[in-house]
Amino acid sequence: MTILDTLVQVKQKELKDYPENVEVVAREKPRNFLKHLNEAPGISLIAEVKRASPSKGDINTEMNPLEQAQKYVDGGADAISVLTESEYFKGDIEDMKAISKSFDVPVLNKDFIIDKRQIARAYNFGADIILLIVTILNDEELSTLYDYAKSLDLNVIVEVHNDKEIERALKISPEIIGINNRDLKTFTVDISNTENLIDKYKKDGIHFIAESGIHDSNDARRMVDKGASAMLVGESLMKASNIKEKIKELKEGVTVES
Ligand SMILES: O=C(O)c1ccccc1NCC(=O)[C@H](O)[C@H](O)COP(=O)(O)O
Repeated sequence: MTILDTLVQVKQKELKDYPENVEVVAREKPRNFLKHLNEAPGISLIAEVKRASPSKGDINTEMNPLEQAQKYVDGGADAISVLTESEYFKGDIEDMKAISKSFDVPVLNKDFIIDKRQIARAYNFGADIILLIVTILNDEELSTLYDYAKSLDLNVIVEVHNDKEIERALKISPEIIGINNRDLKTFTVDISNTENLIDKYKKDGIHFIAESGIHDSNDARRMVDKGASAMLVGESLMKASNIKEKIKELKEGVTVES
């Protein structure tokens, strides 16, 4: 059994406590990250609030999520990802709610979504973007969840790791594909995964987001050179002593001393 199987089991267990239907509440229209990607010059940065992870254990459990998000916004992050899974990432959906209320940038609910009710909940807590991980969904589930999220005007990052998954993702004509450089079953991280998959599948009308394992200007430059529209960065921002400088390094390729 892989960690991903375990994470899905945790979600299945949580869903037993959900009502049969999660009604969506009235709220402001979600902020449009796709529009930002269509218009922004250069590479965009999704900065992640990530206390811990299955692969790294505790990363930064002392941080205050609102203060962390403030530093991301001040540094020029284009969106904020909040890991809300609690058992292995020590996340909390209340963090996302508070961040969504406090800042203007789009907010990604990073979790393991297998059911429509989680999307309704994400929407109700202020998410603007959700993530669907292809490998934990069958084709019908992927398509149904994608359409439901889009019907709520949420942006959807369809996350893949390999050729098989990207070919399944392409069947639903996604506007945003996240390429995870981390194999979520083995934890191996290799940023050439983004380079290889963009080389093979680059196509007008699709934004590619490079996810995981991006630590410095050299990594970021490789993602820019391949035409990634954005990168999703967690650990290196959570550990950075100067977040503003780290964001500058990643977005502008300016190396800074740590
Ligand atoms: O990060 C993990 O260990 C992990 C394990 C199992 C499933 C998902 C996992 N991470 C989710 C992510 O995709 C990352 O948080 C995100 O891409 C940022 O990665 P990084 O910059 O390497 O922290």
